[in-house]
Amino acid sequence: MRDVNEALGRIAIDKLSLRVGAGAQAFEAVQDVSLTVAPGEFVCLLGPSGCGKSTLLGALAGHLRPSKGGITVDGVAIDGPHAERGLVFQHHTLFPWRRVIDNVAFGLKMQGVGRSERRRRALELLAMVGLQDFAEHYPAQLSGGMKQRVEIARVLINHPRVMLMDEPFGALDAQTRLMMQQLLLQLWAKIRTTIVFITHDIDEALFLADRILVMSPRPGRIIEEIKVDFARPRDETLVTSEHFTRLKRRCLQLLHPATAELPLERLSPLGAEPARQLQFAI
Ligand SMILES: Nc1ncnc2c1ncn2[C@@H]1O[C@H](COP(=O)(O)OP(=O)(O)OP(=O)(O)O)[C@@H](O)[C@H]1O
Repeated sequence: MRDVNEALGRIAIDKLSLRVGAGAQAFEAVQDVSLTVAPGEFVCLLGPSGCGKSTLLGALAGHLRPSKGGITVDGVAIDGPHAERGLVFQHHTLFPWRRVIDNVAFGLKMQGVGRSERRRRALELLAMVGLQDFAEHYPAQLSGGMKQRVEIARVLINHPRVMLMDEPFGALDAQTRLMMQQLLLQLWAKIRTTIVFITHDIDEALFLADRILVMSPRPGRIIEEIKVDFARPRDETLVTSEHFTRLKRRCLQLLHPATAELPLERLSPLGAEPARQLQFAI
């Protein structure tokens, strides 16, 4: 496990623009974005559908080259995908024909690590995500939340400097989602890798992040940075605090001005129905 004092995983994005599409259909999906993320920081990207969040994450992953500007991690320009920047998506990408333990150990296999060592390390990671008893199962035998736990273990086994998460809990039911958020915070408290996490869900962003970067509609730019200074460790009672409601109202003002004037009780705790409806409205 990485020494917490090592301070790796600093992201610097400088005047970044990203074009997508081909030929006459090409357009700027992300425009003139500059930001830095400190080593070990947890940042959420929040923005309306189609504003370029996944495109920006794709550039951080190294799947997409900048049309202007650049991105560095620890001072080195990104020039393609690398295991040091691990990706977790909404839908799992596990190999259905491999057992859970072999899915988690796959990255190590590619690096030439021997079988017993990679099984030992995979089991260690599976224990961290609470799945040590499912090592010999196949992905199809797991629930959605369990598959996402395997995904996270599969990324963490590479000791990434940065973990890039694109709505990883978006397909889960509310209860499982809350459990996964809590698990992610526990893991992050141990490993302190830098996390860039995309979500549509304001409550989720406020619960998880040190800082929320709010994006404008297409072309995506950063329109505001919101510092989320709740003490850690956090638990679900946080969402009932006045400070939480204040920050939530600010996010709503930025993302969905029409809802920002609603009475405070409509901006209610995580999981409450009106709040959920507001989240879907973004
Ligand atoms: N390869 C591509 N070719 C053409 N258009 C693309 C491509 N990738 C993304 N786009 C377009 O770029 C814009 C930004 O897409 P992106 O997926 O980054 O948005 P997003 O903010 O992640 O959206 P959502 O929250 O709905 O997932 C959208 O209009 C999308 O249709």
